Amino acid sequence: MRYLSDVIDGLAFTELQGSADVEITAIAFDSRAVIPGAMFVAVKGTVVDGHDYIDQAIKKGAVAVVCEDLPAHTTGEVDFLMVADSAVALGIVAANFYDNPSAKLKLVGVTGTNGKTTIATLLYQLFRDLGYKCGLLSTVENQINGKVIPSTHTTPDPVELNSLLAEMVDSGCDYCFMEVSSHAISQKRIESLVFAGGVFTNLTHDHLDYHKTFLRYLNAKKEFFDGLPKDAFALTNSDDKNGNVMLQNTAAHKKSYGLKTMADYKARILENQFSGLLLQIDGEEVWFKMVGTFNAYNLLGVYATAMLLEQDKAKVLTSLSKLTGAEGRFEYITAPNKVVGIVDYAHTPDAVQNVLSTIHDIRKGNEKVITVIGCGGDRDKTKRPIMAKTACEWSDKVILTSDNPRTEDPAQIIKEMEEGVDPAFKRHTVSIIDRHEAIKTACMLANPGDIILVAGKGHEKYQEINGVKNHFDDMEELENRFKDLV
Ligand SMILES: CC(=O)N[C@H]1[C@@H](OP(=O)(O)OP(=O)(O)OC[C@H]2O[C@@H](n3ccc(=O)[nH]c3=O)[C@H](O)[C@@H]2O)O[C@H](CO)[C@@H](O)[C@@H]1O[C@H](C)C(=O)N[C@@H](C)C(=O)N[C@H](CCC(=O)O)C(=O)O
Ligand SMILES: Nc1ncnc2c1ncn2[C@@H]1O[C@H](COP(=O)(O)OP(=O)(O)OP(=O)(O)O)[C@@H](O)[C@H]1O
Ligand SMILES: N[C@H](CCC[C@H](N)C(=O)O)C(=O)O
Ligand SMILES: [Mg+2]
Repeated sequence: MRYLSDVIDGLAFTELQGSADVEITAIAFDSRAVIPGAMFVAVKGTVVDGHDYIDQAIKKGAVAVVCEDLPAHTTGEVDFLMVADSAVALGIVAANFYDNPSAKLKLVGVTGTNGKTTIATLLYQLFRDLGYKCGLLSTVENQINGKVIPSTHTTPDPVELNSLLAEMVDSGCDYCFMEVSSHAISQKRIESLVFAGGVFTNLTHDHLDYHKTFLRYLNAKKEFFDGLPKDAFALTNSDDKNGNVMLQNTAAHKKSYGLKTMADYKARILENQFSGLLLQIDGEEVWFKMVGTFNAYNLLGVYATAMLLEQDKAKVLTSLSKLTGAEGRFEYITAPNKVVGIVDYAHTPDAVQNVLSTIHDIRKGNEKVITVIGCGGDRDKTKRPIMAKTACEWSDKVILTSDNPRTEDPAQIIKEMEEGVDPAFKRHTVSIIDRHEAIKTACMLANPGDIILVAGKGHEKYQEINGVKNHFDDMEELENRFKDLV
């Protein structure tokens, strides 16, 4: 049983109305999810203001309300707590409600524009292979010792987050590896979590619709490291332009990894092929199943994290060499006529460039590269022409299509992508709104040996159009078409 006094432990409130130390049955930040006995936290959002739903929350049985502005008329039957920042308060009360589970295991957060899912998933797979009980919170899915719990966000809201961490603790987990998105940092979803370490991957163009400027995006990521405790480690990618900036104000132990610059953990690429990477990593030569330079960074980041968590070097390298990472990241199949299809979650300009340059590096001869690509609706519009431009620069043919249009007109999204296409390359591009038709066309255009990259949706099993998620799976589409390519 949890009482109000337990739940508000450590919460700085400026005013308290009502004094009943009532039992709290749940924490809710959405009035629609309130159950009798819940504490409702009114958060000012990007669309509406949670304060407008206080009455509704009370009608549904909320016994306590946390808010930034007290309603004009408060009822004496409900406790009201006024705070400076409800989002911060939500993090604190959610952690208290679940008895601060993050402090009872070793929690490692991974942040950066690209590579979070890959690194968090590899760490989870590695540590399970080393014999530990582990949890994973990621874009693809959440997992507790092999039990899959579907994920709706890269980083869950504070209530779900602490509830999942508590379940991990109850299941005996020693570690949890989680992705920390910039939205989550800005919205204080990770407030009051106790991290054993933080890992930075890289920072490139994304989410400017939300953060407005690159500097604000950078500062959101940096805030995660600024908040790490001094007994934690802060591991950065020293080859990234902003790698050192990230750790500028952290109290944690600073460590770095890199392929090019001075770093605590170093690696060198000896071979980069379709079958995998041969790395000289911390003095050892090891073959890995992961493909591409960007995965050399991911593997090195994982290795360095494992060393900072005091694992055995030989065991770590042996286990890591067998792992294939997350679903929908550089996954490939070969058709009977030797056309190669690659599904990759590249949905930023940098990721598109990385995956295509990797394809160029590892193809055997002059095989043509056909890229099928779209951009998500209701997301950063400024990356659309750049992603199209990058795709054209690195491909022989490009098919512009829909990603998740969400509430936007897919034809308009494609039009914005077309702005980035060099006039000289126009005759090598075609725009097909229907993603199914786009993939089919790529398969028809491909000659034996050619490589088709289907970018942007990776593991996603749906296409979101006007609030409806219709089944769609890039790999399934390729598999169905490839059967006929004989
Ligand atoms: C832009 C954004 O991030 N929005 C997130 C935010 O919602 P919001 O601020 O828009 O909320 P709102 O609709 O304005 O509502 C404000 C408050 O009123 C409450 N409310 C609302 C209606 C009602 O009837 N009653 C009620 O109480 C809401 O529950 C909320 O607390 O807070 C919600 C609760 O945590 C999130 O679900 C929601 O994620 C939306 C769905 C989303 O799509 N987010 C994406 C962009 C996102 O977070 N992505 C990152 C990954 C990005 C990356 O790849 O790096 C992620 O971590 O997943
Ligand atoms: N270290 C890296 N550097 C640059 N690009 C990368 C890196 N790792 C992966 N990528 C590219 O970015 C894509 C997304 O990778 P991943 O899912 O690991 O990133 P993420 O940070 O979790 O993305 P999201 O923000 O959507 O959760 C991959 O499919 C690949 O194309
Ligand atoms: N976490 C990313 C995922 C983008 C995936 C892409 N398929 C899209 O829908 O834009 C985001 O929310 O921006
Ligand atoms: Mg991710």
